[in-house]
Amino acid sequence: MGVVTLRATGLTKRYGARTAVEDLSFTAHEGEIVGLLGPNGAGKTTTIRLLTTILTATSGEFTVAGESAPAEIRRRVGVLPESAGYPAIQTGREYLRYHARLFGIERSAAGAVADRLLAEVGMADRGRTRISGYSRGMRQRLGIARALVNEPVVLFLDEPTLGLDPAGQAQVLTLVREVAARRGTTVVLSTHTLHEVEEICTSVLILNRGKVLVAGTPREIAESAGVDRLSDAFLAMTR
Ligand SMILES: Nc1ncnc2c1ncn2[C@@H]1O[C@H](COP(=O)(O)OP(=O)(O)OP(=O)(O)O)[C@@H](O)[C@H]1O
Repeated sequence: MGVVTLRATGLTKRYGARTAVEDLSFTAHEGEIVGLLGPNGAGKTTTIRLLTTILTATSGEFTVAGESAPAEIRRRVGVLPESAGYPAIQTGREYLRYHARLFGIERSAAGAVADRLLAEVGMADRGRTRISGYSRGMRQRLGIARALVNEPVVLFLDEPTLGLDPAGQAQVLTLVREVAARRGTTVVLSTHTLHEVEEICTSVLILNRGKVLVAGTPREIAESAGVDRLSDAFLAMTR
């Protein structure tokens, strides 16, 4: 199935008596798109924060590209957080150049990196206009471009299509699929939207109250629940 990029074992996060994520174990490979699916409070955001080293696990461990040290992991992941903020007065290109510089890319090369990323996310023609004029969908695509600045092995997207209109959703999903296919990046995305999981995810973890209820391909999950569609399986499991 290709190279293992992410491996989590028994990952647990507790806040006092509350367990946000409990005993999470899974493996992801190059080019895979893993969907984290679950109702509010299931632990999706906490999982992403753990795997991007923003939070420290109470117990358990994980590796990204075989690395377990947080500084090494940070170099190898990209993340689009749930509600990313943008400097309104910058242009998309300035924003990406700045982040390229933060990752140690030379001043002379940072502009070319920004241009390449803008083209990759379908915004080559808008890079020199201010972010304040961007639609929500464009901001999300800019955020994905920013998350790709360090050529991550694993890209985490927290509800990337939340609040987008159907055209914006389709653009983001197409982009995610292209990033995984073209770059071989592993994508881990959280969502409430079942149809987008069915559409683009190669594997799914259904979480509820911090625990993995079931994991597999969308088809496997539906078949094991004896239903035709993942959405029916999900509703039956989390009801
Ligand atoms: N800093 C915190 N302190 C205490 N409890 C927390 C904290 N962060 C998260 N939790 C709890 O952990 C659980 C999981 O939260 P999390 O935000 O990971 O869920 P989620 O699946 O991302 O939900 P949503 O779909 O609403 O974004 C929830 O019960 C939440 O209240």
